[in-house]
Amino acid sequence: MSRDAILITEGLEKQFGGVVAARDISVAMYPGETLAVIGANGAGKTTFVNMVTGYLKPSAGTIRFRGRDITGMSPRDTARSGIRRSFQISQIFPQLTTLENVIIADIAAAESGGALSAPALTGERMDAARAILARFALDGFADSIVGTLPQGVKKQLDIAMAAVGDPAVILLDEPTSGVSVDEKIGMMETALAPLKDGETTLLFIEHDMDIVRRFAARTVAFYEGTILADGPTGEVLQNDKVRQYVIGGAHA
Ligand SMILES: Nc1ncnc2c1ncn2[C@@H]1O[C@H](COP(=O)(O)OP(=O)(O)OP(=O)(O)O)[C@@H](O)[C@H]1O
Repeated sequence: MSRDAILITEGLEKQFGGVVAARDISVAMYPGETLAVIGANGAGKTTFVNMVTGYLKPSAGTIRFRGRDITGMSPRDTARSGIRRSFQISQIFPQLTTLENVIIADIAAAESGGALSAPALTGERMDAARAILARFALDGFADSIVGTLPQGVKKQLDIAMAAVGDPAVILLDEPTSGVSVDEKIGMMETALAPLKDGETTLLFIEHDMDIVRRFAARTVAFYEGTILADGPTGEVLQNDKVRQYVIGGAHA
């Protein structure tokens, strides 16, 4: 790709005691592209996302975002600089409404951020939160208590919350986990559509190869903490080693 990469990892490594969870992870991500990360359980996918988003400090290697070295930056500063994420287990507040959850995400993402005080709940912020819900086709659920919603809608909300503030890079950790096979494609279509029309770089970890084929132009395959293949999705999924070590072990 001729354009400059927006996020580059070089030689990332993470050790937990004697366990090497990630080794020599070098990936360049480009503005506007959608990548899937695949790999069997324990392959190092979440460890990679945790390092990129500041939740884990790499044992070695560097992370550069927009040309700047952000290795070891805190999760909070990483998020504010424009790299946001979702988690395998939703970080939403089930007892609050959809609108309230988006407002909290907006406050957390704000530059000056943090203060959950009355002045934070401005009309402007309410309008922005409503606009996000509309953009992600969640406006019909604005006043619903999140805990009562179907899993597919909760995961859609997760993605909408990661997109608050228009970050440059969004990393989604298993956005379809727990969503029924029938709902998955529709959920992903609805949730990703608003992100496809801009410069947002989207990376998602996924075990379902149908979802990978359908939504990711490029795929990075992890195996035992290393990158086994990185390229156009069709090619990676046909790669002999990927078929043997990754897809064979995936619960697709
Ligand atoms: N905090 C930790 N302490 C010790 N070992 C860890 C820790 N986090 C991850 N690991 C180990 O690192 C390896 C990679 O784990 P990771 O969670 O990144 O895998 P994954 O590919 O995301 O798996 P899954 O598909 O099950 O989510 C595993 O062997 C795991 O047990």
